[in-house]
Amino acid sequence: MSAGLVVRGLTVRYGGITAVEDVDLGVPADSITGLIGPNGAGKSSLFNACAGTVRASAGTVELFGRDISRIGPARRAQAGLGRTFQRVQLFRTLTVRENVALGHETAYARSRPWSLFHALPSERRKTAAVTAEVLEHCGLTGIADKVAGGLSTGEQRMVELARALASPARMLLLDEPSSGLSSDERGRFTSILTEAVEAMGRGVFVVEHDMDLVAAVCQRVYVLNFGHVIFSGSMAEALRSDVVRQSYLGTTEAGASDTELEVTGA
Ligand SMILES: Nc1ncnc2c1ncn2[C@@H]1O[C@H](COP(=O)(O)OP(=O)(O)OP(=O)(O)O)[C@@H](O)[C@H]1O
Repeated sequence: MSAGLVVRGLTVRYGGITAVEDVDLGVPADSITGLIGPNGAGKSSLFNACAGTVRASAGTVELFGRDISRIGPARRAQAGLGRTFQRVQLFRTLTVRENVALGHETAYARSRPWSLFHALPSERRKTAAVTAEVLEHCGLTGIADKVAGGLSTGEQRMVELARALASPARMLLLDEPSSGLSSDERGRFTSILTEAVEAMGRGVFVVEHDMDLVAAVCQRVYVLNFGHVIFSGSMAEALRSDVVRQSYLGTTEAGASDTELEVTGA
């Protein structure tokens, strides 16, 4: 396992509220890692502190061995950190292909911002090739020329994933990527996420409330509660952990149904 994202002693405070306290964790560069926990546990605050959109009160964030703690969100993105948001944020009047291509064009825009308007022929060819590859991996080739604003939520979520995969970011933070999807769409999203990440070689850190999805895609999970990491290990171990069950359910009894932590077929 090579280290992708490494967080040490991370603390996030909003005035008198401590949202994240002294968190240590590591996300491998080539697999999918989950971040789960009850509402208000500090997951978004941790993500935002990694991305640089929230200032950490203490601690460090390293990306592929480089300390990125003191640089802003744009430079963290340039260093290879991508992210998606809880709410889908696509360019609604652009087509699926154009949205995904924009993800790749950021690679050139870093050093030549005007390349978005006057790309070199070699850049245009590369963008078209990467876009076509990602559209194929994400099962979007058939709707590539549709306008994003007219798509279903499930299709829009997939386009957002495709745009992130087309970007040069080697580490992706996905914030509740399956939110708003039907159960059929979640199943499809799960297999596409796993296959695309495997084929394209990215590190992924995902916040997700759907435990079936987490169990299916994540090699490892971190469980956050009241700003602290209370567990790290496989999802199967998390399901058996008394401390995890207690934080979600207020009970150590295994086998309770209708809970957020229940995994179908587990
Ligand atoms: N901008 C803010 N100002 C003040 N308090 C905040 C702010 N953002 C989050 N908090 C508080 O920090 C704590 C952690 O919130 P955070 O949103 O990080 O948790 P979360 O695990 O992402 O929750 P959810 O699953 O509901 O999205 C909560 O007590 C929340 O009320």
